[in-house]
Amino acid sequence: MDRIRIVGGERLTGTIRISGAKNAALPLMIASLLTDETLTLHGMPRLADVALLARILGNHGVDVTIAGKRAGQDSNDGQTYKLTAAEIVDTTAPYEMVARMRASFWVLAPILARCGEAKVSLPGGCAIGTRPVDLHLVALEALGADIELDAGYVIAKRPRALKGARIHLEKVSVGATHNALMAAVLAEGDTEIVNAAREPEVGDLAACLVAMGAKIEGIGTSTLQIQGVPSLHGAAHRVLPDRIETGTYAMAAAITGGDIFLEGARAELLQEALVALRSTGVEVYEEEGGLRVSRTGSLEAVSVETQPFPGFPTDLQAQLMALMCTAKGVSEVRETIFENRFMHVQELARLGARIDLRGDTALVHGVSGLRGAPVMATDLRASVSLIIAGLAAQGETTIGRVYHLDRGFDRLEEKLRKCGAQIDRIAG
Ligand SMILES: CC(=O)N[C@H]1[C@@H](OP(=O)(O)OP(=O)(O)OC[C@H]2O[C@@H](n3ccc(=O)[nH]c3=O)[C@H](O)[C@@H]2O)O[C@H](CO)[C@@H](O)[C@@H]1O
Ligand SMILES: C=C(OP(=O)(O)O)C(=O)O
Repeated sequence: MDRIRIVGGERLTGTIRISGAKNAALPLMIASLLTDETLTLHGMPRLADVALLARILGNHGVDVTIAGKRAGQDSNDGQTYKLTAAEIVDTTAPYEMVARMRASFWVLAPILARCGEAKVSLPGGCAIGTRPVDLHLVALEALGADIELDAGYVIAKRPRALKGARIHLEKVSVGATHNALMAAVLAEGDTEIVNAAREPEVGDLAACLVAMGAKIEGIGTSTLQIQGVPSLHGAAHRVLPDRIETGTYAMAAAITGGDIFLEGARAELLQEALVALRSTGVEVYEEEGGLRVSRTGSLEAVSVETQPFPGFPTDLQAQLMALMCTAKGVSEVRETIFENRFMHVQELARLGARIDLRGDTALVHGVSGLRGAPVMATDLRASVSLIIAGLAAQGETTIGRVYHLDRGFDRLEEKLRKCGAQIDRIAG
């Protein structure tokens, strides 16, 4: 299993080009199931999750062609995917595939809408909490689907057509909003999704669906109004820049007292994350074509609570915690989305961090410095928090189980190395 080795203490300077967002790319690829014409996606990130989803979609009959340089080749641009679901040949998404990536559960709605039935394994993904799917199923039932659970599979059937309805999502759920939206665009009549997730990746999916001929109002708000259409057509769409990758490299710049231009990053995608970063003393400026992040003064403690967008994102919680390890004072980090998203705490402690866990809250007592050590990645964002800490730690840090990292970070070592980090991958 590959490991990443970092020799910390280098100040990062330079430019990092932000890739397309994983959490937008995956639902966009799945949207290709909604039409028999070609969906072209530009600016796709080179990620293990994207490659795995391409295989899963291939099993359903989607023809996938990829243009652009592959991982490891020197290119700043993302890849272009052409996805054509001329015919859906298999309406089952098997356990072996779906268990490896939670997002693949979202094939449920488009396959159901288009083929009349779908059998999809209950999902897997990062071990950060129980991650139920009840809201997804309630939404599809509201549109007239008949749902059964059998041997770990969701079996959904629809009558002749799904029927538009009012769907009230009890809790803000990105995944349930994706599934509800993809079912509603092909339902007969009007649907209203109330308490929809406002995450930019939901907006990106909705914008792509509109380009494919869907009728959706209220994009970017918590009420989505959809007028169903009989069919969708092909379209071309560029994937949104990754706000989590943006926040992650912003924190890498900050912890090393560096100065990095994040090319392609957009401030409006960060919201509370930007507020939190600035209150730690980090300077963030909007410049032509991106954001500049630098730190010259001391790092100050900050308290955050994870919330749905525009709140502080759960996907940046681990990274902020790493940053706060060397801040002045005590930071309070409360996780409200997932009940088990603190696996990075014990690994950060190996690097010398002082963190007390009290239920859903971590109290991070800033220390004067971290020291390198061998650590283990436990999930996607936890693993990158160890990279951030390792960049600031004196001496060598090695991070095991980096396959978690490869799920969601496009050429991370290459990007950091270009800014002066001493980081490499040890194969084995
Ligand atoms: C709102 C939110 O921050 N969502 C995050 C969530 O999306 P993801 O789509 O994985 O999860 P949801 O947004 O659906 O979950 C949000 C909350 O709702 C609960 N829930 C969800 C579905 C359901 O049917 N029943 C239910 O109770 C979940 O347990 C969780 O507490 O994880 C992703 C990966 O880390 C992040 O990118 C998303 O930003
Ligand atoms: C945990 C994540 O992904 P997934 O929902 O696929 O597990 C993530 O994007 O941080």
